[in-house]
Amino acid sequence: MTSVSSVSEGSLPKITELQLTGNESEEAHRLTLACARRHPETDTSDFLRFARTLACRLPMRILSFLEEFRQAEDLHAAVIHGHHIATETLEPTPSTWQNGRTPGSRPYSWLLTLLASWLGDVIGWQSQQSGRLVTDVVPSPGMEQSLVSSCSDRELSWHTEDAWSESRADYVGLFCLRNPSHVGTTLSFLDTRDLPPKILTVLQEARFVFARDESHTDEEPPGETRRSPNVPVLTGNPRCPQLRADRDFMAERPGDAVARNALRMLITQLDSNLTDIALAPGDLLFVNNRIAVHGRRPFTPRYDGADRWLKRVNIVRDLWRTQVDSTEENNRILV
Ligand SMILES: O=C(O)CCC(=O)C(=O)O
Ligand SMILES: [Fe+2]
Repeated sequence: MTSVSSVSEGSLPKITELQLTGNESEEAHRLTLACARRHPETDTSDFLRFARTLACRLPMRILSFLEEFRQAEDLHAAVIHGHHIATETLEPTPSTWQNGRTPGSRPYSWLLTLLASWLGDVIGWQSQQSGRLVTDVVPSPGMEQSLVSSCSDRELSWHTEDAWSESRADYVGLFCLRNPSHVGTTLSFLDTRDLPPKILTVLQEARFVFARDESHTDEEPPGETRRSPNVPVLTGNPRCPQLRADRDFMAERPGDAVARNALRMLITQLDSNLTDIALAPGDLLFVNNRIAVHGRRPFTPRYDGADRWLKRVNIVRDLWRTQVDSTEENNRILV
């Protein structure tokens, strides 16, 4: 069973949770298997055109739970517990994402895509896991200390997914297949009452830069990293601002000491509100990427086939917004 815990003195994020009954879990699983029989892959436009329509056949309690989450302005995450996992047919955890598309894990990619499509449209990045829409999060040899999701010994610092890009996701979906040592996915948020108005004003100004993280692996000219222009960290209605933050990949614009101080105060707040959600097999977490940041606690990888394994999707609410970055061939794959 998932546990949610705050490890610090800070405030807790708002998380909504749904526990499936055995019947609901079975119904969802049956629909998933029917999709898998009819469509060769989750990423095909044939399937994605119908994903939302097919999702209508999911149990009503799941659909209305997701719809409430979608409409809320203040919910940082939603967790659905109790999806059926056929452990007897699930292969050993692969040691690289390249080997993540196994027959036994495939049904959960379908399930994740169906549920995600009730929140929006799934998108992928050409430069990330070869443009796959459903990606795999597994610890990989040689990546233990890296700054990306295949790390293990090192904490994956909190971040807005793809904070560097205007086309970043509105939600990130994480479906847990294995998590033997109950490693926490972390979640944090900003309560604007915790920062002085002057600092909030600075954070609303275009005085910050975000670099693209190293999970994007396409060729870049030597010495050059793709980065955002100068942008604000907080946007939208000051009453409930949207947050864009990445502990490892953000900075103030060069020479701006006032912005540096505001960023330092923001980081302190986000650190102190950091909360752990230890996903159990069959749990699905949707993070609201507009108002929450997420990451992961460190753990010791085993590389014995029993390691932690998640399926992941990025979801946008409006494909028109991301169209500016999409490839010519596929409006769901961004460059
Ligand atoms: O492994 C986790 O729990 C989170 C990983 C993560 O941040 C991601 O895959 O985007
Ligand atoms: Fe992430």
